[in-house]
Amino acid sequence: MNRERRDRPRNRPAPRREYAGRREHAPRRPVPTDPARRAALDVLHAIRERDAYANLVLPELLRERRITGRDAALATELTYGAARAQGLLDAIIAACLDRPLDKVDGAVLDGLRLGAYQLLRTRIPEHAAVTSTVDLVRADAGSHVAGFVNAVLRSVSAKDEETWLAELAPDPTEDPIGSLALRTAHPRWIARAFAEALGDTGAELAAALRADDERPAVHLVARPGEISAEELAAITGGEVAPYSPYGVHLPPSGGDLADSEPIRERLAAVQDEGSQLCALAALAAPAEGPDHRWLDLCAGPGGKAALWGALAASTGATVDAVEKAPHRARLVERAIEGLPVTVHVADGRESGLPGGYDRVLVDAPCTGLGALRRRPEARWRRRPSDVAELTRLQSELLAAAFALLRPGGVLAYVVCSPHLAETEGVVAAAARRARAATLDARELFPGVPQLGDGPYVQLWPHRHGTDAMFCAVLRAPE
Ligand SMILES: C[S@@+](CC[C@H](N)C(=O)[O-])C[C@H]1O[C@@H](n2cnc3c(N)ncnc32)[C@H](O)[C@@H]1O
Repeated sequence: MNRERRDRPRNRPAPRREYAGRREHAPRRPVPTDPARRAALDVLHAIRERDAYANLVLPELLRERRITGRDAALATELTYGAARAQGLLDAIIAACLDRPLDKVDGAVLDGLRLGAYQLLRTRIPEHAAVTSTVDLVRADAGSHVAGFVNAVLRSVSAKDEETWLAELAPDPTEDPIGSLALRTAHPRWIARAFAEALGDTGAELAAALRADDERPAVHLVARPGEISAEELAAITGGEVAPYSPYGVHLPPSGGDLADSEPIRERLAAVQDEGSQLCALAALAAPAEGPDHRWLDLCAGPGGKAALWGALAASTGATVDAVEKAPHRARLVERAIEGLPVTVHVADGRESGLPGGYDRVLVDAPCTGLGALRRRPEARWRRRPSDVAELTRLQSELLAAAFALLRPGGVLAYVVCSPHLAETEGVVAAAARRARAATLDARELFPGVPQLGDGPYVQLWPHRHGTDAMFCAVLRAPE
């Protein structure tokens, strides 16, 4: 079979020229005047080419190109939507090709994803979605790909998402996890990790995966001693959070918060309500003895260190905050300015700090599977093999934390993940090794419903509206 024939989408006339050719041979056209889609496609390129984070690159690019208002909203919807749904879009695009997806040039594939997203998950008319995408890809990869992109997108648009899913998703009675994974655009291994943590492969798993696809509300924390949650809600037009006494929820379209006055004035910061609750739970467990030396062993970028610092200021306690990455330690420095917190750039496994802490927080590096809704591309970037590497690091940090804790001191282990290996698996083994007692963490989350059987707490977006944070609280032996 010649190359042109192999590349051709099924059920469509052959594109005029072979599509996978490289840019060097492609006559470039001026960039079309479609700033929203241009921005979305450039961010998709950055995600694929240099592992960029959409939530960092997009706002910067919008600022640089002065894209505002409806164009900014469209760029955001298309970028986050296409990045989040990548696996589902790829499955549908692949069904329209007669060769493997990985043979498609990366820049062309980004365009196909952007076009397919518009066709399947927005109300943008078919003609506009296809033509605008073809124009953009032509500008990036050359006019010889235009026919190919046009033909694939016309094939995609022949069916709506539901019809595609009926064709492509596994039978839910035979493979409930695989079926839900495709339907909610999650990699299968992540859907399985959620199922194992929930103990469910039916309605609750579906609810958890769907909640993971929604754009989350922005949560603020009102800095204790500076402003109340009620005052912050009144200033920002948000709502007082249901569980954290310091939390405020803003609607998802909250705009660029860095410029908002309470944040500029350091009265408040962006922090998921689940993170606030875990930081507070770590302080709520009775210390049984002195309670003035606190240690945050994985502090960057400083959200919990700042909350601890503000509370320490009112009790006379002090906080040591350890962070391995120098640039993240600088963020901690900024977050804790004026608070009784000392930042140490060090590896938490060998910090060199003198022991005897009354409380230690291990907010460990993790897969972040609990915050996928805030990082659109993350679910497709993480690999199952990341888990083994991270659980090793988490165990070593926990061992170091126990060594730094005084007898009877309190250790809180927190991760932003529901994956059982990095939650219960790691913490149960560490508690056994240290002969630590496991406290019922549910008692430290007052007023929060649906906390399961304990002793650990696993929060969920679909139950609590927070990230899927995990919290275990342990007491070192006397
Ligand atoms: C989940 S984040 C902590 C979030 C932070 N507690 C907050 O609330 O803002 C984990 C942090 O641990 C840092 N880290 C990774 N390995 C570390 C190590 N060996 N020692 C200390 N910090 C480490 C990472 O750079 C990252 O900033």
